[in-house]
This record gives sequence, C-alpha cells and structure tokens, in this order.
Amino acid sequence: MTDGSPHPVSTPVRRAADIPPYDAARAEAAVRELLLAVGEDPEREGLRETPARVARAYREIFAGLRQEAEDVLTTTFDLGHEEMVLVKDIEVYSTCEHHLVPFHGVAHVGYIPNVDGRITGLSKLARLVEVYARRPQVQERMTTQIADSLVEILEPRGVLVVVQCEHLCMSMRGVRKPGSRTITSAVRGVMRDGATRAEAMSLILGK
Ligand SMILES: Nc1nc2c(ncn2[C@@H]2O[C@H](COP(=O)(O)OP(=O)(O)OP(=O)(O)O)[C@@H](O)[C@H]2O)c(=O)[nH]1
Ligand SMILES: [Zn+2]
Repeated sequence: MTDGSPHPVSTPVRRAADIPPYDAARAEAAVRELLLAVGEDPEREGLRETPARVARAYREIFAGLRQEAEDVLTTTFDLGHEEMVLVKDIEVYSTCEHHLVPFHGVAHVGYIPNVDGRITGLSKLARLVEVYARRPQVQERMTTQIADSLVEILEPRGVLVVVQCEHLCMSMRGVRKPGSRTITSAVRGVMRDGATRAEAMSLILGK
C-alpha cells in the first residue's frame, strides 16, 4: 500500500453502535448504476434480479460492520487451563477495501490463557475472525484487530494471530499474480518469547 493510501491500517474504526442500519434500497440502486456504467443492461433477463441479489449478498459480506468482538466472545470458562490453545486453518473470506474484491485464505489464532485459566469456546475464535473479515478490510488491520480484541476481552498472557490470504485484486486484475499469498501476523504478550512463539509457529506449520 502506498503511503498516501486513504485507508491506512490505523484508520479509526467506527463502533457498530455508530453505524446506521443497512440500506438495501441504496445498495440496490448503486448496483444498478454500476451495471449501467460498465455498459450492461440491468433490464435484461439475467440481470433483472441482480441488484437485489447483490444487495442481499453485501448485507451478509459486510455484516461484521455491525458486530463487535464482545458480541461473540461471550462464553468464557474458568477451566484452569494455562497452556496454549490454538485453532488453525480457520477459513477466511474478506473483502479488499481498495477494490471491493475478495481476499481469502486461512487464519490461525492462538492464545495462552491468563493465570485464572480463563478460556473461550473454540468456535468463538472462528466467530471472532468472521466479525473482522466481514468488513471492507486490509489484511494487516484484520490481523491486528483479531489479536487486540482477544487481548482486551480474555486478558490472556499471550496471543498469536497469523493470516495467509490470496488477494484477488492481485490475481484477477492489476499485477495478475495468481497464487501469491500474503502472510501477516500479530503477536502479543508472552507469545513474543522465542520458545513460545516457535512452539506456536511449529503447530501452525505442522500438518
Ligand atoms: N497492505 C495491503 N495492501 C493491499 C491489501 N489489499 C490490497 N492492497 C493493495 O492496495 C494497493 C492499492 O494501490 P493503488 O495504487 O492505490 O491501486 P491500483 O492502481 O489499483 O494498484 P494495483 O493493484 O497495483 O493495480 C495495491 O498495491 C493492492 O495490492 C491489503 O490487505 N494490505
Ligand atoms: Zn485490492
């Protein structure tokens, strides 16, 4: 990303409560305009329902804008488990905020609970990824948000998030390099320690 990007990773993120309800009619009108702009006929048979379909699809694809990490990291248990918990290969579909085309791949989310051993349900880690993936995104910000929300809510001793994605904006257009993968990571607390980090990484890389 260029330094002059209008959407740097540090862009302040609006809270779900500050975002107006999804405007399906507006999305539909915009898709119709887009079809006209590219030279299509939105009235032809195959396209007649497309603006409404796309509006419904966008509601789903961007549903994370109206969710917060607190909404999904609800279930916590005090199991007294103080060792590393890692869920790997969580499938991710997100949308590049520069081109509004998908980027997709996997996320690996690990943490070391705090001394009380407070942990969350495993599925909640995958739900957390969804909250941040279902927004117009850049991969770096998504990775950071996943890590920081875990830190804030579970107060674990350490967190490691690794995301590996192919960006379709680099595959199907622009530089046209299909198959390249971008890897981002965010490491917090004791996961920064060499041995702990190495253990997490070997679990991620191991088959
Ligand atoms: N750092 C980062 N860059 C991204 C991400 N998604 C897309 N980009 C990049 O955002 C940049 C936008 O660059 P611009 O020069 O403004 O746009 P463009 O002319 O469409 O650029 P090209 O893709 O090179 O054709 C491109 O280099 C994309 O590869 C992401 O998640 N993280
Ligand atoms: Zn892009």
